[in-house]
Amino acid sequence: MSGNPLEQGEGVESFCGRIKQVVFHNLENGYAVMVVRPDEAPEETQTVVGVLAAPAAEMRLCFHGQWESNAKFGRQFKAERMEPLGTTLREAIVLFLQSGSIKGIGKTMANRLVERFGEALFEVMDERPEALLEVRGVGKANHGRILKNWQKARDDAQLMLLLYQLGFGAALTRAVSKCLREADPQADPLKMVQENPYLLAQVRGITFQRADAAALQLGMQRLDPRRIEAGMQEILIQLANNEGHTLLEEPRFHQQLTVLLALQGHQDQLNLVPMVLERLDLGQGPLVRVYGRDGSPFVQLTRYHDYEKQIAYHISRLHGPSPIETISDGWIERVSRGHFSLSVDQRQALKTITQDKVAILTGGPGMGKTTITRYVIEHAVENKQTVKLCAPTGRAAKQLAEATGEVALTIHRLMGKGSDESVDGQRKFECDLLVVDESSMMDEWMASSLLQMLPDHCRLLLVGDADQLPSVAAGRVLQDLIQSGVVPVARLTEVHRQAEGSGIALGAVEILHGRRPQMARDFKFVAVTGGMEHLHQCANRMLEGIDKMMRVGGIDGAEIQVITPMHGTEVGVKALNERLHEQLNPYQAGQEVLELDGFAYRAGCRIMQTKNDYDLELFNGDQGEIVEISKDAQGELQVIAKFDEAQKLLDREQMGNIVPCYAITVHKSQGGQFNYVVTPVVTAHGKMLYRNLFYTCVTRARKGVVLVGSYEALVMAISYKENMQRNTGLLSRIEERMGGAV
Ligand SMILES: Nc1ncnc2c1ncn2[C@@H]1O[C@H](COP(=O)(O)OP(=O)(O)OP(=O)(O)O)[C@@H](O)[C@H]1O
Repeated sequence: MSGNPLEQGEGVESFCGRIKQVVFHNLENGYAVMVVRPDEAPEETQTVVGVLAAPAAEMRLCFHGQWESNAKFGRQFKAERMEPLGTTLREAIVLFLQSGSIKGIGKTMANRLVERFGEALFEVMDERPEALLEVRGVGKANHGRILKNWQKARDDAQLMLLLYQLGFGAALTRAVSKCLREADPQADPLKMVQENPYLLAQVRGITFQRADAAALQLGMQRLDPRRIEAGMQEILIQLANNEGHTLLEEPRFHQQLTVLLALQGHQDQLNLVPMVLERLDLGQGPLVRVYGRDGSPFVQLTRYHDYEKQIAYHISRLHGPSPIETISDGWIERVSRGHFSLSVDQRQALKTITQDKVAILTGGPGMGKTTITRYVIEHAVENKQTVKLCAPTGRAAKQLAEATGEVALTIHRLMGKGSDESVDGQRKFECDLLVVDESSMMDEWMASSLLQMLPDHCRLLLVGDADQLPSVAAGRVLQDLIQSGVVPVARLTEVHRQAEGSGIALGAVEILHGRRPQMARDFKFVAVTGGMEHLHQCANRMLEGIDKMMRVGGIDGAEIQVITPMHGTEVGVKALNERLHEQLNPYQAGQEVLELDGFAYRAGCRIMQTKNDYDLELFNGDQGEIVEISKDAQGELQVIAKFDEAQKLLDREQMGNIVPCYAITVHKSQGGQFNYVVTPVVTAHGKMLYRNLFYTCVTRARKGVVLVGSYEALVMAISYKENMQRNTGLLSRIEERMGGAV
């Protein structure tokens, strides 16, 4: 291609095309590398680079700049400016009809109708419908049907035309319509988009950048306060999703907004941000301005502010002297008779956590959290109290039930909810003590929803390991509550699993202190050397090791969990799942195979649910195994899978929430326990080698840990103490409510 210039002059060339892929986008400075299909030659692709505003796949743009030859990357277009382009109304009508929106009108008919009536087509269908009969292919038989189907489709037509004009494809156009109608069945979705194009970003598959481009196409000014506010929201959403912070210092907005909204050079933007922030003081809308303990201003999404206020309020409402007698030495002596005697810190813990209605029990693996929880339950039951047990994930709840012999539910299930929407504040649990295990995984939404369901008289015991990774979603509730000092915290420090010869628990303590763990019968390190070949060798040694554990050690493959910090690399989740699938569950002739996201599922495959599905009663993190893949009456593949003892029938769509789980990430392993954990420790995992992540990984194992990799990487994983601090407003909210110890 010669550059497909639409216009040329003064050294500036221009061409238009659709972004196929955004290869790289630096959020700090806006530099982007994109693969673009030029309009003139859509079968070709060209690389476009430059500091550009908000690029996103599927966007159609006009690029202005120069072609250049890069020594390393070859010929590419260096764009100095780009403008989003839409589709004409006429083209949009064709796209609308061609997508099958009006049943009875196919592709050929669509072209004929638009050729004949152009942009006036819909007006003709409404006002002179008989005119359609002039078009070849429309006869008496199908005329009535077309008009009837038009009546059904017309509600959405204007919205869809607008979206097509903005350059969206058929699938996204339908998704927008569905999403907006669900959000507000009474409202007109066309008006919603026109008034606030940033609503588009709520639709899965549409990024903020794409919605922003649509807003600009619809005529929104770059410095429109609505755009500034939407940009601020986006920054906070990304901050919460990617880093777990629930607020951001005001001065940092200026720099981040300038990049996100491509406001470089717009001097006025410096005045606009304070102007938008001033409005926030009214406390209305999706953003609020809050102040830190030293008076410094922060901006926060209103929903996190609400969660934090709620948590602070409920902690202050619930906490106070326990209504039942504090556990005494005498009681401990009596109940522990015949069992091992509790250590000094365990006895103290029992007293501490029964003195207040709200208390925290924390400690590392094998230090006795479950043991102490069992004592607390027994004490409550003796005092005729009703006890409920729960945990943030299905796996953690199951383990709690097994360890205590009591019923334990996920927090979602306990709240009796089918969705992540806010809870009806009127409903309360009927119980006198609620125990939440693995509470380090509890995020702010979960905590605020749960706490508001506790009746005033109810006691709350949060059990968890504060050194584990914090919750996946934003916040650090357990750590904040511990730091606040407003509720008693019992901290266990002594490993007791040692009595049973556990090198895992001891190793975990060493890791937390930044020391290299002692290798033991159940804590092994397999050193792999080998330069460039290192990752490949490492993967091989992991697979050989697993094979040996099964053949020689007689361990069932299902007891072994590979945990790795990353998705990519030869020792990442993706590659290891493929190799383990081949090794542990090889293809057998004649087996049905379901290909999804490049993975060939077949009977015997280990799988994991990645979302809560209340209809199927499957929860994020539940692991199972495919029993059979077969065809249903329509010839569609369906999967029968076993999760614990329950069999579930999953269709292709439901399989979209399933991933193979021979290997999982450390984040996905949180709250789970596995008999054996095999994990790679390689320098290639770079910034994922940090202490709390490594600690979380190792402490998932009950019976054995096998680390495979290099000493250098092991030292990195232990030495590097990643800053786990997340910025939240919870401490300030607690201080406002309860003052004192914060
Ligand atoms: N004081 C003690 N003396 C002897 N053994 C103990 C003592 N306390 C706990 N144990 C034993 O140590 C093991 C670990 O205890 P427990 O399961 O309560 O710890 P945990 O903190 O819940 O561990 P994890 O977080 O790994 O589940 C158990 O087998 C338990 O019976």
